Amino acid sequence: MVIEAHARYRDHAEGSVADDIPVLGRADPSLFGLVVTDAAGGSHVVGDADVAFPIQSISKLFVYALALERHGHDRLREVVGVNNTGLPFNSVMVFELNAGHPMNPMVNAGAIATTALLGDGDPGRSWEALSAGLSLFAGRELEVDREVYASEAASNDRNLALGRVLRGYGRLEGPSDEHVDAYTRQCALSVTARDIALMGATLADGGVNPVTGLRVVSEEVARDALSVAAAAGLYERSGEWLFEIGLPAKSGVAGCIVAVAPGKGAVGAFSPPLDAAGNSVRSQLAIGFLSRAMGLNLFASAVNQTPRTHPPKDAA
Ligand SMILES: NC(=O)CC[C@H](N)C(=O)O
Repeated sequence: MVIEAHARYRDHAEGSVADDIPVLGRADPSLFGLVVTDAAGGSHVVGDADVAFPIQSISKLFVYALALERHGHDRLREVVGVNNTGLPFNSVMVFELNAGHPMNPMVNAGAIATTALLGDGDPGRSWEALSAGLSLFAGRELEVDREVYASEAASNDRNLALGRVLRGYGRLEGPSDEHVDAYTRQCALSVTARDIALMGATLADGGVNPVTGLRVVSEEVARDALSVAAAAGLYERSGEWLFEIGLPAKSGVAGCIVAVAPGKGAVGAFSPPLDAAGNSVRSQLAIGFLSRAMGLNLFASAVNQTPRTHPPKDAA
């Protein structure tokens, strides 16, 4: 089934590679890796599953889980929120439309606040906690892609502005530029589709990495992090995603999407060409196919895991 999902969309040519971070613009648009890892740690792997790319926004989901674990949901809800913004991931408007609230941890504004909270306002501590924590999710020590970090750090005005606005609204303690720097490093952690599938499978497994056997976050935290991913993981397209695919997921601008089927497992899909919202086109199609073929839609009963009578043009 995973082989079929890959074969179906391998030649799909829609979308374009990210260009807002200069080094990402050089990615090979033909790359396509697909990994399904179950909640017991077994994997099915097809295509470019071991090609390294920066984790980018997918980190937001896992850093949020770590922050929930540390501070509890009340604090995170108050500072960061759980509602969709309906706006692009890097929107600055989010604050003005919501009385200074970043709304959720899956967009840049809320993610920067979440990273800062994780280290109690000390960016060095945030970095230590998040690099160690994300490595536990992945079951191996993750490292920063220095070229990606340098490229993003040199073109980071928007995120630096978001950090300043957060601080202006009292939602960030400590030095905002350094918090943004920790967030930028977080986005430059280098991963593969295989890593991402295992990170997702750890949330599917209630917070225990099914390969290492180590608990990374509590079961309650895994559940809460997935709820917010369902609401906002694909930015302003989250509603359409949930409607078609029915799984919590998080995308990153390097072209990866992780989708999690609680209790069952996760898909890590990677292919650089993106739609207008910054979500990998092939990854969305392949996960949609797998969700239908494997009966993963959370809202469907066993008998109605079938496509709509009028499926979207790419649905199986
Ligand atoms: N959507 C993304 O993956 C964006 C992440 C990117 N590092 C940014 O902050 O803009």
